Amino acid sequence: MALEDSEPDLAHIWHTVMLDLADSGIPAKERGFLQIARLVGVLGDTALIAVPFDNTKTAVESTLAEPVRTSLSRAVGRDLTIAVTVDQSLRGTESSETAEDLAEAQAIAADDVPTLTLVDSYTEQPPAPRPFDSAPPQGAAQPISQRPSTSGHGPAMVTERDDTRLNPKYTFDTFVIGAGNRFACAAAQAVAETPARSYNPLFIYGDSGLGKTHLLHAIGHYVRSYYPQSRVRYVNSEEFTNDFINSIRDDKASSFQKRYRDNVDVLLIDDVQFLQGKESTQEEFFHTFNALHNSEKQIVLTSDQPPKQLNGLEERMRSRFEWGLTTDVKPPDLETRIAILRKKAITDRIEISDDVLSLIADKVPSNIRELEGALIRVAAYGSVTQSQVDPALAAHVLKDLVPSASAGQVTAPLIMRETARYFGVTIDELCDASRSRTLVNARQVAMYLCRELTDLSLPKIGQYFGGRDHTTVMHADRKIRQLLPERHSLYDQISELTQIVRRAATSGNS
Ligand SMILES: Nc1ncnc2c1ncn2[C@@H]1O[C@H](COP(=O)(O)OP(=O)(O)OP(=O)(O)O)[C@@H](O)[C@H]1O
Repeated sequence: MALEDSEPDLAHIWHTVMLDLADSGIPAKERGFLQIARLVGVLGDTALIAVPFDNTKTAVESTLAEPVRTSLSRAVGRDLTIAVTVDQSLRGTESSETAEDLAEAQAIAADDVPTLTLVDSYTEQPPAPRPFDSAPPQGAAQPISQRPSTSGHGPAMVTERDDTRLNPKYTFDTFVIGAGNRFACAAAQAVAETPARSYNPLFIYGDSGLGKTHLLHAIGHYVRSYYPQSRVRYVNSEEFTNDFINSIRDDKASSFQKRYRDNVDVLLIDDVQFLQGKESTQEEFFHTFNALHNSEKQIVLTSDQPPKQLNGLEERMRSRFEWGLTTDVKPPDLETRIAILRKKAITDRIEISDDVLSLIADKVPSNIRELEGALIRVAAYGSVTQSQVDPALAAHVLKDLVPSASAGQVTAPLIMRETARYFGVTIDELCDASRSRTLVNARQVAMYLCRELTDLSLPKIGQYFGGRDHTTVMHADRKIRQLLPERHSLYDQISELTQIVRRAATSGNS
């Protein structure tokens, strides 16, 4: 399925539905429910409708389902199924009187349905038993947004079993929803609530740094919290490839298959674009995919491009990726960027004024990883110089970090070369196993800069540094981020090196 979500069109379609239903004999109160709903998008044969309250959802899914579906199908010009999600941000839009009525109604509404379910008027058959039927969600009576945090401060399951290597910070609670990711987030929540029942596979694509990995981890945390028996595996496709190659080398094909087929209920696989051109890994992945899908295990994939454009993948793979739901994440608008920065500042206890947040959001237009990096740099500057950062100072700090339109491409080899030169070590030493203090520092700084100034994935950066594991790169990145606000000398090194690297890239000296 493809996403078609041009916003004005959606509003227009919904308006047409309202007009259509005005004479349909639906009682005014129930039509009122629809007035406060919004059409979020139409994906293939599914229309996603957002409503502010659970009782509205129940109404749209029951008595209103058929008239809405029929009218929407007419407006869009093809037969649709509808899916309904609760979006609390819509609550502010109705009159307080209506909101009160609805809130009261909500309080008494029997509410044990998942937040987002498919309403398919053609499906009369009861669903077949699935791996998740034996472990009903413990908190399924509440919508995701009202359930206990799954951030690691919430249910113990999240931190107890860390074999999935999920980042505790990447949860639905910490994910800021905006126009560019609303649909993807709703789909991710639907999958998390009812794995293997809503969309299988779910395929999320978009440019680097727009939250795809965050959503994958959020699904993982959520499933682990609410289906404690389930086995969740998160893997980057480069790790999958390495694992596969190692399993052949070590003659351990059966343990590989156990890990990815038999012992998995939810497979979260990041950056599938890296499977392109790798024929035998693709073959193995194809069988993994089929085995999981056939046994009704949930698969979620991310990529930098939609399935159709993954030319280095076999056609049978690409078409399977489209079996479920395909949705994209788009760059956030200015308001969403500010909201993301504000949330991050609160989470990390960074004191920073709103006008500085606005300036950062203005200077970093798309990549959210860069946006966070910019916030960290500015906050670190304020901390090491013990000064109150104002917008002018923030603009100065960001001068070299944020590339100008004419800036050249920064690559990992360029960063490694300049970092090695700066610290008086060799590139070979950056890649080998030696652990002298200077080398460890230089290596971690170089890895941090690769993460900050390029779009390279963690495994790819690890490969540049002598085939190190992606967790080593993650550790280096976190460590430098953590030390930046504390160590003046480190802050200066990073700032100087950023300038050097940017200049070398711009002068074509890479
Ligand atoms: N909507 C959001 N709300 C809060 N934080 C976000 C949001 N989107 C992205 N981020 C943060 O931005 C950073 C980059 O996101 P993430 O790694 O998920 O991007 P990605 O799309 O997977 O990128 P890549 O394709 O390079 O792997 C992460 O720290 C993530 O937490």
